[in-house]
Amino acid sequence: MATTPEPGKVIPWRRWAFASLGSVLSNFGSLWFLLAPLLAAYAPRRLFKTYFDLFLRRYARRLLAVVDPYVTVDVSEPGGAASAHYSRYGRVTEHDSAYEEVKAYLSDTCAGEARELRAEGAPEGDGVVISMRDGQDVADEFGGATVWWTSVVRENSQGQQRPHTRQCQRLTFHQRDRRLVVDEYLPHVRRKGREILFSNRRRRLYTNNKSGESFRYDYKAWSYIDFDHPTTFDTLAMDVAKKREIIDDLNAFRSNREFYRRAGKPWKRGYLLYGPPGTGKSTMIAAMANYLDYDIYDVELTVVKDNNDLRRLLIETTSKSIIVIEDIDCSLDLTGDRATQRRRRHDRDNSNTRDENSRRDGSMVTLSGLLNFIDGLWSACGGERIIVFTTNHVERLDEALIRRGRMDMHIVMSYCGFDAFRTLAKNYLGIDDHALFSAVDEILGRESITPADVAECLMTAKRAGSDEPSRLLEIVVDELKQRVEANAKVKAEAEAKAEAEEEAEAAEMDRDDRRGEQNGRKSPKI
Ligand SMILES: Nc1ncnc2c1ncn2[C@@H]1O[C@H](COP(=O)(O)OP(=O)(O)OP(=O)(O)O)[C@@H](O)[C@H]1O
Ligand SMILES: [Mg+2]
Repeated sequence: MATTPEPGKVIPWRRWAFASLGSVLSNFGSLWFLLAPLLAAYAPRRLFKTYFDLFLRRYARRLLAVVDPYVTVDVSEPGGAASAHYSRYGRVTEHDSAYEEVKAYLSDTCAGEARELRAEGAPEGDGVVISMRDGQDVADEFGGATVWWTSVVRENSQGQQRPHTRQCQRLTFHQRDRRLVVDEYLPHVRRKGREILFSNRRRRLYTNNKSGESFRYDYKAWSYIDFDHPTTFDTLAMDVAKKREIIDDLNAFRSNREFYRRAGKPWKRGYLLYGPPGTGKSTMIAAMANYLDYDIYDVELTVVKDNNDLRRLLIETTSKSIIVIEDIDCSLDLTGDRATQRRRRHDRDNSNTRDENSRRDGSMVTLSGLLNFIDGLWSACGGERIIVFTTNHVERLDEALIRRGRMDMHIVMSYCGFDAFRTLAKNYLGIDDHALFSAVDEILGRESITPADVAECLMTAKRAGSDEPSRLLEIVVDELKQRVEANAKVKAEAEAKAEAEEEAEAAEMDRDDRRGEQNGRKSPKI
């Protein structure tokens, strides 16, 4: 019954509010009475579920935590409706690559324990990826904690007409290891997984596209092909101690991630490879890429429009890569052939800025742009990168470009020595040692022959089709002698030509200077 305040009597507002509510409810009381059975008939499951979700589960969890202190985290295959879900205590945010990384980690680290496996074709190449079959579980140790991985299939039917299944890797661990697992173990798993995925994929050789076409909607800064160069450090012909030094340097670079971070240095290293043509500079880059499992970005500076484009190119490189600028002296207009170099030196006398001099027809990349490319922006790119310059004329390069810190290691690739010959003889003829090696050693000690020339001689011997090592090496010795003669002839001719050009150039410059002086004398003084 509704309560109305007696006239003239002031009632406390709270009592009045309750009384009013009571009156409203009592008016609707009969309606509730009718609705209740209907609700009970049609929505018991929903009511129960809501109730269960809101209250029971919360208490059940608390109860469960006392008897079962284990936590599970699911890392699901991407592509499902839900991008994140709870699993008992663990909340998993789905990341596109996380599932693949975890799977790669498990296939490499733990699958050895599992008895029932599944093989799938690798995304690239002919290999297969081995993973655990559903329901299989393996244990893993990390920082004194034991964790378990299980491969499960989750059915995801919520809000979808057709239920669909998703594979997921379920991680179970003790509640007390929660911080360790979340902060250290899972990042470790992803990092390792990424490394495994990376090493399973084919190496790539990228080349930069002409930057003038960047207006096109489908423009890509880099194009790539699979990098399938067979050279390794085993087949690279050079002095054994020098080779060891380079390999040690690469190992130190690769394994010193933490050192670079602590020292506040960008994780990069520069190598300058210099030496005459055919001494293996490009071959060395291939050996480095194969050794480190890195991609190669071969920068063709002449098609880079300007410094901005150069910077953009760098941003688009990935970590674990070798960025190569071959024949840097020719690319950067620090040199050319001798005659043009003279002309440029002459031009330089009339112009003062270093940048002006570094410009090249068609490309506005300057030396300072390149220096920024190496250390300025480079530092912000993090990642594990190596930069390699090659040149035939180290003396022509600007000091700033090759100073330590930019080009950390200067490697001279020189003429073929005896160590290098042994490697080549093994590569091409399968011969480790022979009495005739001393004859070859004698020629190599006396003459400057490039490994490329020696390789050609060995190919000629190989083509002779003999299986007899003595016969093969006799051919090699003959070939080397002929090559020495041919090289001497070519060298003499080239020197004579260069001298003639130099003289002609000097005469022309003298004429220019004299003409300039005369013009200067004629021009009136202001
Ligand atoms: N050190 C080496 N070890 C193995 N093979 C070599 C070596 N040097 C040269 N060769 C052989 O000679 C060929 C040419 O070598 P490469 O292209 O590496 O020389 P380069 O120093 O880069 O020459 P350039 O200065 O003209 O670019 C290679 O394909 C390889 O077969
Ligand atoms: Mg080369």
